[in-house]
Amino acid sequence: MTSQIIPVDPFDFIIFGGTGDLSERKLLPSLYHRQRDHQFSEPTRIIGTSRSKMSDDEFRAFARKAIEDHVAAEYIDPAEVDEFLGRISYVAADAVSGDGFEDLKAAIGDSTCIRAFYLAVAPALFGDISRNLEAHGLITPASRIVLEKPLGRDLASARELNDLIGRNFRESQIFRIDHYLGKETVQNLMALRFANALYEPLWNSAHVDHVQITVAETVGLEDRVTYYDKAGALRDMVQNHLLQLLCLVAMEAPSSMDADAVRDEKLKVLRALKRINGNEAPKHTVRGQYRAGASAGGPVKGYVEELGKDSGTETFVAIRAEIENWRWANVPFYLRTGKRLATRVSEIVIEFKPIPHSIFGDGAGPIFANQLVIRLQPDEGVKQFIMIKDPGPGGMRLRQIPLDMSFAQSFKGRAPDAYERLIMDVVRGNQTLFMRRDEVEAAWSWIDPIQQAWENARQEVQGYTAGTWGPSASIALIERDGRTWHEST
Ligand SMILES: NC(=O)C1=CN([C@@H]2O[C@H](COP(=O)(O)OP(=O)(O)OC[C@H]3O[C@@H](n4cnc5c(N)ncnc54)[C@H](OP(=O)(O)O)[C@@H]3O)[C@@H](O)[C@H]2O)C=CC1
Ligand SMILES: O=C1O[C@H](COP(=O)(O)O)[C@@H](O)[C@H](O)[C@H]1O
Repeated sequence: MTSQIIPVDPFDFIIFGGTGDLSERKLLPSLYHRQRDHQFSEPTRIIGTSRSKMSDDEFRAFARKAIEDHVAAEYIDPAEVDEFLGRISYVAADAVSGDGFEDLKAAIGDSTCIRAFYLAVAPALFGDISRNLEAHGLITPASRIVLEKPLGRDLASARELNDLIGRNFRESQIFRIDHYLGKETVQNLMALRFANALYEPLWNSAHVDHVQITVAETVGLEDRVTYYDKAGALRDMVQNHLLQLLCLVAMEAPSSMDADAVRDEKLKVLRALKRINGNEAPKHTVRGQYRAGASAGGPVKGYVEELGKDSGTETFVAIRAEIENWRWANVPFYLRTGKRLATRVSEIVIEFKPIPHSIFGDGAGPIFANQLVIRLQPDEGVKQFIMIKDPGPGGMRLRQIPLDMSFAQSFKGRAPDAYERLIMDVVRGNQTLFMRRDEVEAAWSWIDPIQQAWENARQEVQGYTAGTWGPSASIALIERDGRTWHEST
């Protein structure tokens, strides 16, 4: 699926948390793919750092294993792997005490090339790292800092985090990752809306009945027990990924793809989201938690059993959201996300209004409203559901069919991981697919009242069996409005 590869300027990529899970599963494999596609210019270097004492060769062995474990065999080219490993070195440094930062400085030397500090560590360390980078004179005008989620657990903590980083880095140097924005189909949403004249005239409350955004996972807790149980699905998925998707669907056309032009429009959407307060939360939101069931073909434990202790944390959320502006007045946006659901699928469904009058008699069968389904994963693509005449001599019978554009079928080749695109954008200094401070804070301003309403009213999590579509209350949430969730297949 890769298009023409344009090399980026030489850069130093410093991974804090270089020995961690994110580095192993995503960052090192993504950087390898960019090497393999010859996107690097010389001299590009990758420096891993964490507290563990390790030699360069030991970290190279870690990186080699990361590639072997997380890159498909057909893309492992021994010569490219060796060249990639040749770029890698390691420095032990403690983010809190600052020990080792002088060694890091020595390793980077007086290079003036682009310098990207990637913080793949717990957010509690962001402030310390930023402070130590400044104290040891490591921040140059060509430096950028990349922040991984979670960016706070509420508005107050997000502000605190942003203030800490803002002491040492300008906003134009800060790259807040939301990896959903790096997904191909998410960017395609912008292409679909703004590179086609077809949809935009219909993209409003006069023609759209409602919007559904589903991010369903089949995985459970995985290894992120401590983080997840403190976060829950609302903070983990809705505050960032689902709201970013909602913004891309709902925003006005930006004047250009310039980072601030796009982010200004997303911000307006976030600020126009109708607050869901304590009284409304039980009607407009659903919290769920999976119980034992079956997923991905086998029996699985419930959340509490997986966790090993009692917990009221939600692993499923459904929300009926509204955007209070002219374009979207009275058009509900139904959001849902959860772990251990029936299938892994992320998709956006735009359901258009039904036809105003049918010229066909009862014998023609039901006429379904047109739906545009944008599938983010798996099987990325776009389907436009329309009504046609059922072929054959059986008279005027109508039937719904999809006009189907599967990206895998249309574009051969490997689909790059979101991190590949995002890392290259960091190097290019392009912030279009990264969240600005005010966006993150506006998202928390909408999430906080929901979280508080849940806590104050003790809105219990409703159990759902693993391998299903969540609690029955989620179905009721949309059916109360006379609508149904799109059946993902
Ligand atoms: N893993 C994932 O898929 C995702 C992770 N994230 C986020 O990325 C961040 C990292 O996650 P993950 O890789 O899973 O975490 P891990 O626990 O696997 O890795 C943490 C890393 O931080 C290092 N570290 C810990 N304390 C210090 C310190 N005081 N100074 C320097 N380095 C330190 C650790 O090495 P050492 O102990 O040797 O110092 C290790 O390399 C988290 O904020 C997480 O929420 C976001 C999205 C997905
Ligand atoms: O950010 C996160 O995303 C993943 C889901 O990402 P995907 O690219 O696999 O759809 C989710 O599992 C995790 O809990 C969350 O922190």
